[in-house]
Amino acid sequence: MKTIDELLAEGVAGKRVFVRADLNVPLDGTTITDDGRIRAVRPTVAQLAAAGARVVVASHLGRPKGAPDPAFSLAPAAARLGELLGAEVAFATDTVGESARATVDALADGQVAVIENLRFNAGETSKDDAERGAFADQLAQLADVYVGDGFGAVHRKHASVFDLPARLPHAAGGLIATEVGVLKKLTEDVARPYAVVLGGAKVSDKLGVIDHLLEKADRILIGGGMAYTFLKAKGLEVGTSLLQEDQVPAVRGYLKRAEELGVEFVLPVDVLVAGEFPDLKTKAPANPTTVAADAIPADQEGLDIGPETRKLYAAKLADAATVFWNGPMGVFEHPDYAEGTKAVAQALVDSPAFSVVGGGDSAAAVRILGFDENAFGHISTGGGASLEYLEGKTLPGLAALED
Ligand SMILES: Nc1ncnc2c1ncn2[C@@H]1O[C@H](COP(=O)(O)OP(=O)(O)OP(=O)(O)O)[C@@H](O)[C@H]1O
Ligand SMILES: O=C(O)[C@H](O)COP(=O)(O)O
Repeated sequence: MKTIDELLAEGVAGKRVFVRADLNVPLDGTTITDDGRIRAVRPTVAQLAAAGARVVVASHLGRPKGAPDPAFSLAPAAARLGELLGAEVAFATDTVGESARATVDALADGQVAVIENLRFNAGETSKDDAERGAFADQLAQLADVYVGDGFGAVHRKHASVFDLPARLPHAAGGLIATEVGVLKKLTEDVARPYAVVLGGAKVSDKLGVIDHLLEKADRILIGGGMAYTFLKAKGLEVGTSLLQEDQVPAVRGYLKRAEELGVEFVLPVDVLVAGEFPDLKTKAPANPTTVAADAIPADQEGLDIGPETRKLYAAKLADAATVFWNGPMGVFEHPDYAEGTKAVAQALVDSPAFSVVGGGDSAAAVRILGFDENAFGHISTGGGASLEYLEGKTLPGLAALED
């Protein structure tokens, strides 16, 4: 993989450099609630601009359906990048259309533009190679060189991540280099006991990784939306909680193999439930009740781990030597459901373990809940990406940078 330093040494002045970033930040309307991912890619953009490149920054945000949707505009992220760079950042209101072409054409050496959400074009995420390729061809017209630095999206075989680097001279940005450096250590010689904590909402994306982690980890703690598929697999009822019904048999298999391998699976013993999902905008009191994990009422949804589980998880993390954590323990965006996530973060701060927190939302949760980033070994910008890296999978966005 060519490094950014090697690219800079070759010279980028006057060249249009396409930086595939991951600016998929949490938003409350148009307000960014955590800018960690923008701060993480800022040095790459700044380095390229300082070297006289005409920098074209691109990213996805959320999961729009292949067409423009103002709720997923990258405009707030572009504005924040400008603030962080202390420079004006132009914004193109489309991705490969007239606005993008005009905005990129108008860039002077050392200037930066952000183009609109890549996922406003169906070609970005298409499973059809030709459709993705056609979109990558259009993106390639905006640039002379490609820098991959969107670590959070390297597990996606998407046009801007996988197909575009094949069409342009390419290099890896500093963020990708740092992320891969830290995660590589977790795949080599890990200090034991090695505990993995999994939660969050992208359950179907992340269940598969457990298969691989069973071979590596000594202890796996499950929380967040992920927990209910496990509780169901244990024969418990989970009410209206997030459930990946089709994965229940696979999860039963994980539990069985864990037993055979002597890997400890730790599941919630109590949860906070409510009749409805909380209002994250008004943050109106949700008045949840605490119930035992085997007594979730049929009309209630589990939205955080309960107080006994918090204590149990803290104890299970206290003597770990390495911890990898992905996915919040509950709907931490609402104060009534933040205690589980806080308890795990606090346990990591208190423990001498080398801790890696992976995931856009997990990293955001740690910062939003007021923890000092430096109290953790590493805060990764990738959730699914870091999990798939640990799984040993070939990640399309890294493979594409290699040749
Ligand atoms: N019990 C639950 N029910 C529903 N949603 C939940 C539950 N627990 C946590 N969540 C939600 O999970 C979301 C984060 O999940 P996600 O899997 O995206 O995390 P991440 O890995 O940190 O991020 P990413 O994969 O996007 O980098 C949060 O918005 C949180 O509200
Ligand atoms: O938040 C993430 O994990 C990355 O930005 C990738 O987003 P995705 O899961 O929607 O592809």
